[in-house]
Amino acid sequence: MSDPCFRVDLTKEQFVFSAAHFITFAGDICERIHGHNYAVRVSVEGPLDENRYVVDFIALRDAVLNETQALDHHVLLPQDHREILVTNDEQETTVRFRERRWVFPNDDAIVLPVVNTTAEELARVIAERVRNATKEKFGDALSMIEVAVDENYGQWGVCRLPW
Ligand SMILES: Nc1nc2c(c(=O)[nH]1)N=C([C@H](O)[C@H](O)COP(=O)(O)OP(=O)(O)OP(=O)(O)O)CN2
Repeated sequence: MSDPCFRVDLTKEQFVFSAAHFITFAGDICERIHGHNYAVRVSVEGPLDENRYVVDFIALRDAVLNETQALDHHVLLPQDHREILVTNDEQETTVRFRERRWVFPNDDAIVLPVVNTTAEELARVIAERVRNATKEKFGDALSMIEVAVDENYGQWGVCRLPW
């Protein structure tokens, strides 16, 4: 008989962030800048520890909140897009897509290590950051972390990473 498999899932009311973004799709269509009230959920899988936890809900909750609060009320920009080009000087972040140009105060913009700021890519960034922030505390026994990001009431992008 195989061992039981355990997971914790967190879907908290506080796991939300409001942010602006735009993506490209179908090759060369670039959206207008717009906002979403993103929602996040997280799952972690692994064996039970001495408390009979996979991980402590509270520790995982706080790690996710750190990431969602950091993104809240910002413009999210891609670092690795071939045509959305992001540069900055001491004060401003300038974004160019062909003939279009947007300029933001540096404090309002967050440049993320993504090709396109899709829900899937945001889920990956949050999953990587939560995993990095909790790895020492949670140890090596876990098997995976999964983060899901909802862009618009039921449109979830999901990323599962090995622990
Ligand atoms: N798999 C994915 N598909 C799409 C994503 C994504 O991240 N992953 N993103 C988009 C766009 O960002 C689009 O802006 C989604 O926003 P939404 O408001 O849902 O799109 P609509 O303009 O159709 O929404 P309304 O309900 O009409 O306001 C597209 N696809």
